[in-house]
This record gives sequence, C-alpha cells and structure tokens, in this order.
Amino acid sequence: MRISFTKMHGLGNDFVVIDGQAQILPELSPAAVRNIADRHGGIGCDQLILLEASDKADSKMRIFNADGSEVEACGNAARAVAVLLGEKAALETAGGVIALTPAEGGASVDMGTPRFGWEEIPLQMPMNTNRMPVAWDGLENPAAVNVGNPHVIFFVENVADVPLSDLGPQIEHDPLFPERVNVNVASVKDRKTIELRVWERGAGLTKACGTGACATAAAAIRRGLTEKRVIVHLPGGALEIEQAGDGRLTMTGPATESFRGSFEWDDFA
Ligand SMILES: N[C@H](CCC[C@H](N)C(=O)O)C(=O)O
Repeated sequence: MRISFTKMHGLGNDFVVIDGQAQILPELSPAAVRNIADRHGGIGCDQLILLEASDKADSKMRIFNADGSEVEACGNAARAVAVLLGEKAALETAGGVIALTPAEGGASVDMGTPRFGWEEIPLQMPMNTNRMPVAWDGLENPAAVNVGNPHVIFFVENVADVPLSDLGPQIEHDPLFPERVNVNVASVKDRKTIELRVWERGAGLTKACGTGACATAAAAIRRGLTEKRVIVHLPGGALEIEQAGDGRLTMTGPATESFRGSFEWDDFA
C-alpha cells in the first residue's frame, strides 16, 4: 500500500506529515514510526505527524517522536499543519485544542494556558516549579512548565557552554519526571530576548522546539525576567511568543513545505 506524505519543517525541526483523512493508514506501531523517522534508511524526521478526523475540532493532530513515543503537543508542527491547511482551523491534540492562524510564510498558534502545578508537569513529588531544588552537574534550580507537554527550563549565562547532548538524556529520563521531559537551556539576553537550545523528549537535540519556546517564555515571564512578548532565538531561527492577560500563549513563526512524496507501507511497517 503506498502512503503519501508531505515533508515539512519549522525552523529546521522537521516532520513527515501524513493526512490520514485522505488515505486509510494501518495502525502506526512505534517500530513503524522509528523506521519512517530513521535518517539512515527511512525518510528521516524529528516527529511524524498524523492528521485524522476529529469530533472536537476541524482536525486531529497526532504527534509521534522519532523514538516512536506518541505525545501531546508539538508547536512547530502546529504551524506546519496551519500552512498545509491554508486557513484558520482548530486542531485537536492530546494536549488540548489549539487554534491555528496562517500568516505570511508561517502561522500563529494559540497554544493555550501554561500549567505550573507539580502534578500537572508532572513531577514525581510535590515541588516548587518556579525554582526547583534540584541540580544535574551544574545545571540547577530549573523551572517546570506544561504547555500540553512537559518541559524543564534551566536559565544559564551562556547556552553554548552547556553539554546538552550529555545532560539532556540524563535529565529526560530522570525518575523525577514520570512521563520524561523536554530539557531546555535558556539565556535571557534582555527583557525581550531569549536564546534557547532544547534536548527534546523522544527526539534529542533539534534545531528548534516550539513548545520549548512557549514553556521557556512562560517560565521567564513568571520569574519576572522578561516582558510578556519575547523573541526566542533557537539554532534554527526565531519565534515570537506572547502571553495575553488571561495567560494564553501565542506563538508566531515560519513553517515550510520541503517536498511531497510517497512510500510503500510494507517497507517500514
Ligand atoms: N519532543 C516533544 C514533542 C515535539 C515538540 C517540538 N518539536 C515542538 O516543536 O514543540 C515531546 O516529546 O513532548
């Protein structure tokens, strides 16, 4: 069975997008996702995105990390789907319904309201999520935020000095995070500017992480480090995050279609 897909990216965080509304897709096993996402022999992507019908919104977006895990949110992919749909839309995700508004060369996404309760992250035990009393090899006192998916944010002087490929997996898999965690290291340059690098749960170092930018901005605003509208600079480019008076976060940035293709399902199943 041939499956059509669209290869897309948001600031270099790349996706294989499959429209399950336009074609019948067999159930996606974690192994099939890993094979498709594999950059050596597969199509290659950070996340596989499956669009399905929804009875709560215009469409449903299912998000699978390269390791095969299905997760709740993906900010960069939300912008990519907005470009693909080409019109305003509500998108059901496991992390809640988000609102897409296509813009020139990308999109704005209402990512909803960040959650800060220790059990909402979730953490394994009660803890102050604004400044957690924990440390890993010099990375200390992070914040934790859930923006549909779980994030831990370390504010540091210089993000380039952090050995994130070593510390990222250690922190991602620490038992303090029962559902694992996306690991963000951020440097606040001024009250409107953050530099960010992310070790993503289930995908590793990526060129950009939309939910990471949202979570980091929410944590910085909560600590009083920045204004409510910040530019977050990631290795792949910049995103604008704004928090409204009601607490909702809006993320604005580019998204690009790379190419369209198809593959034989049995080659990856
Ligand atoms: N790795 C994330 C999912 C993808 C998030 C990222 N690619 C984004 O743009 O938000 C997680 O396991 O929660």
